[in-house]
Amino acid sequence: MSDILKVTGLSKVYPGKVITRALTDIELTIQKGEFVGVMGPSGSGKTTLLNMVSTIDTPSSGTVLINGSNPHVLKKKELSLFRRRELGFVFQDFNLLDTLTVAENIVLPLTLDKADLQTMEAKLEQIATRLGIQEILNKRVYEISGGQRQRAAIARAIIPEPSLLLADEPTGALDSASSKTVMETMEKLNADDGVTMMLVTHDPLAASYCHRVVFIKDGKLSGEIRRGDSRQTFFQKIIDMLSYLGGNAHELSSVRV
Ligand SMILES: Nc1ncnc2c1ncn2[C@@H]1O[C@H](COP(=O)(O)OP(=O)(O)OP(=O)(O)O)[C@@H](O)[C@H]1O
Repeated sequence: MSDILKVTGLSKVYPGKVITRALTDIELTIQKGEFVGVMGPSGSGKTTLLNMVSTIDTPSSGTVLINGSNPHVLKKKELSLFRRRELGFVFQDFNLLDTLTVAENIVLPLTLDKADLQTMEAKLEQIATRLGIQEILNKRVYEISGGQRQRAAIARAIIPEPSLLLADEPTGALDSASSKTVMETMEKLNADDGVTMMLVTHDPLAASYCHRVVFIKDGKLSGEIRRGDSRQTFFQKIIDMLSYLGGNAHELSSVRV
């Protein structure tokens, strides 16, 4: 199997009056077709890791390889092209454009690549069917629910067929029913279409849809657990691991089965 993400000896130090060592010597490999969760207490370094992988920020030392290439050595223009080709992003607050329709939002990345209309329409239809959002394609973003917005955002993220889909708290703004639909959608995309995914979350329910979850504490990897046959058992193991690692009680307050 090929490595889609290979993080080696990754460290990040934020300079300043007080120097913060946010990540120390992280090793993480995600293979093609894997669905990997990243969890850890508040301030443990999850966002920092995501920012290094998504190329928003640069490592202090160590390397990040995405599909065999190191994006951190690219110039600005090459980097934005690399990001568009290799990475898909899903955020907590959807980042859709309110004044556009769902369909217009989804095809936006293809218009940037100047795809022809026929290709765009074919891809749009295919993806909307996969995500169960055909009925709402002509609605404006403000007319649809949070769960539908997140599925539209996922559609927009995967329409250019990126090597790696990065999801940052995708269920953070959703109620439990919508969270479940969104996670089932991600699980299906991974299982049926082989979309490789990295999910950063506080939500044990969301994480229980992953193949494995890695845990960060104080900027260091501090364990990994794998899902077996039962998502329910995995969910419980995730909760046990989080309480073992510590953190604030409020972080577990959203626990739901
Ligand atoms: N731009 C920055 N400058 C200085 N320190 C930072 C910066 N960003 C993050 N940090 C520090 O680095 C550490 C890791 O922060 P990070 O945001 O990666 O944690 P996190 O696990 O994502 O937390 P949360 O779950 O609360 O989002 C923290 O101590 C934080 O205060």
